[in-house]
Amino acid sequence: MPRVPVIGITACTSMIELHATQTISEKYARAAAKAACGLPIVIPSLGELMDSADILDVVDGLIFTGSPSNIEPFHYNGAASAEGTLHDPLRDATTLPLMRAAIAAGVPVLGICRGFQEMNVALGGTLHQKVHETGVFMDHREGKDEPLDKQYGPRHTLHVKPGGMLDRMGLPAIFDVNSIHGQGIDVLAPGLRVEALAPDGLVEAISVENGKGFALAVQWHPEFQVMDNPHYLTIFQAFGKACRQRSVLRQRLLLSA
Ligand SMILES: N[C@@H](CCC(=O)NCCCC(=O)O)C(=O)O
Repeated sequence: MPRVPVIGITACTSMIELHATQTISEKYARAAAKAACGLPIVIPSLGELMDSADILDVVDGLIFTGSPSNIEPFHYNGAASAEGTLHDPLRDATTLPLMRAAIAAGVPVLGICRGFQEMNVALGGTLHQKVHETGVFMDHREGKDEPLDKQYGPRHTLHVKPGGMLDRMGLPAIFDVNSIHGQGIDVLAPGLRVEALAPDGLVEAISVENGKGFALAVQWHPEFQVMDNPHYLTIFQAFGKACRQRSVLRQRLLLSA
């Protein structure tokens, strides 16, 4: 009997009162369970306390989540962040090596928003720290005072490149996506392919060229109300299929050992 694929979901660190806490937004777990048909488990950000290889031993896929925090710029030789920028060094110390290890091992990866930026930085790319101050791109940030449905509602069109993963999934050449980020890709990491662009030319989706497994990352949030959006659902279903294939392979390897 094929078992349900285990999908690791990366966590953010924060303080709740006096307690150091690991958090994921529930929508990622729900999308992993409902749209990708997997068993979501939280991957805490404990930095060097956990080895990436040990994590890869127990998961069939990984979702690198979004977060209000920004990757510390020293990871991409960027200038120091503006004062007051929210960072999460433990998350960086966990997700950047984990991203590299997962891609190298062919473990299915879906990066979302911060997770998209993590894929680029982990593989040697750089970020714009404030996309809206470049003078080139539109403001990709949400209206923080608006209701959640509005914040995560359609904001701009997405232009899918022919011949890539998104195209092969059967997604249309143009569709609407949400937008909840202040940072964005500046220099694309070697080995990544641009999958889609915003109308202003900002990179919105990337994949690993000649990757050993499913390795896709998107700057928008397909996990939000995923069951109500056929395009978002297509992405989670494709990721879920890749996780199931790895699960079957892992089960076979375990049985033959
Ligand atoms: N901080 C980065 C990444 C933005 C991001 O991931 N936003 C998600 C917010 C919370 C969520 O929905 O998970 C940036 O500003 O670019």
